[in-house]
Amino acid sequence: MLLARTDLISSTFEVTVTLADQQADPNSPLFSAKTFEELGLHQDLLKGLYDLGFSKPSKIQERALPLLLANPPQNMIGQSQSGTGKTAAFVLTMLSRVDFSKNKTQALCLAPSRELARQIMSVVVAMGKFTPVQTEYAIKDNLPKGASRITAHVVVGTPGTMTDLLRRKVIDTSEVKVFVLDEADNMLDQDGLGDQTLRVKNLIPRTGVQIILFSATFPDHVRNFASKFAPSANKIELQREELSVEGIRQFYMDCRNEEHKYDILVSLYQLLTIGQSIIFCQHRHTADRISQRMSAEGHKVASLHGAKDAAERDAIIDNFREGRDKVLITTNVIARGIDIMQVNMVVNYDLPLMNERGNQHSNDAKPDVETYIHRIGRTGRFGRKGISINFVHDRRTWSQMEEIEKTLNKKIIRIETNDLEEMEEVRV
Ligand SMILES: Nc1ncnc2c1ncn2[C@@H]1O[C@H](COP(=O)(O)OP(=O)(O)OP(=O)(O)O)[C@@H](O)[C@H]1O
Repeated sequence: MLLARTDLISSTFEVTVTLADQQADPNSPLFSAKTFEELGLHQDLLKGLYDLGFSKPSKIQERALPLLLANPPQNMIGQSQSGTGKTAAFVLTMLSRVDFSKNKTQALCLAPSRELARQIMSVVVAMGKFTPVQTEYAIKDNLPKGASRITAHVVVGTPGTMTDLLRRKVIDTSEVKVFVLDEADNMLDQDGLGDQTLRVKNLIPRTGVQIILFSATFPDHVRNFASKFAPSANKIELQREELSVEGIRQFYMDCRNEEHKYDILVSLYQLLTIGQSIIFCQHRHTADRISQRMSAEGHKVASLHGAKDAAERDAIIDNFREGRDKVLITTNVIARGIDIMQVNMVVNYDLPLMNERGNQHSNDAKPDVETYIHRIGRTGRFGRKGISINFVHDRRTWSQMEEIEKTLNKKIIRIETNDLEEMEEVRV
């Protein structure tokens, strides 16, 4: 069955053709009846978009941009599947709202990880290429020591560092007009970054700031808080059954035990390196341990998690992004937002579970369906194809996977682990 993975190595031509087809299909999240010109964007931003090779908006861009750009500005809570172009929607809004003649910070954007903040910044810079936009990071260890004043138009960062810069008045918020939360459900979750994000909000003006929340998922327990955080927002929502992306085929492998998971991963190595792959573990130490073992056995893999220092994290993700590393073993730290087109396989070495800091070993640990959606969404970006494989190894992990399957109403198909010999013969 996995032989079909060679399908993924499509030529650029095929990708372009299927993308055009999908953008012409009203049922696709990539569909749009309009052009970017019709969405009311400034000429300089249109130039930036065409320079990036964007020819038509996706559904979320077509629906959200007119609402986001209308005056007076209105808040937005926007949901759309992974890899469907939410970033462009909020980046174009920030760039449209900035008055470039003022050297003052006018747009703030928060993301849950430094990797995602850096990626968003690269989109701001690329889409703003034909504007005089000035940008600055609010992420750890990225500011010149002793920096006392930031006046960049757009500041992108993570909530802890942003709070610090706002508290110390390094950023003057008096002209802030737009405040964006990417991965908003995660940013507002009380078990996650909720408190820190609220602190940032309390440090910016109470009125006159357009609040924009985007994510592929908005679980019930954050919806209410999101509506309070962004009052009277325009809402674009998805139904549960619309959440999973068509292009991602989901599989599972029945492993005998924890050790067998490792053996299976090693035997998949060749397959993992046909394109690029991300292997998700629940814990940092698992990511380190399996990457050390695999490296010792002569396989080239990289590992990334939040316990590494900032410079190392940047180097690891940049190496992966540029294709120098093909297999990245990681934790939930990059489950969200990371956009690397060549990633055509995701492995859930451990299934994502709720209660990160709590009882994930207990028998009633619940699967974290939102994180699952985000993890597998690292592949199948903007109409591309991808594969996800879950490792299950006992009754408990089996039933956790079943719950994910039920919640998403999407069949996860079994691959026999003893098909491996056949799979090893896969060649591009
Ligand atoms: N209109 C467009 N035409 C062509 N490519 C596009 C368009 N919009 C976005 N893309 C590309 O699609 C990819 C996915 O976009 P993006 O990262 O914004 O997805 P997302 O919806 O934010 O996903 P996630 O929920 O995983 O964060 C990016 O590589 C982006 O450059």
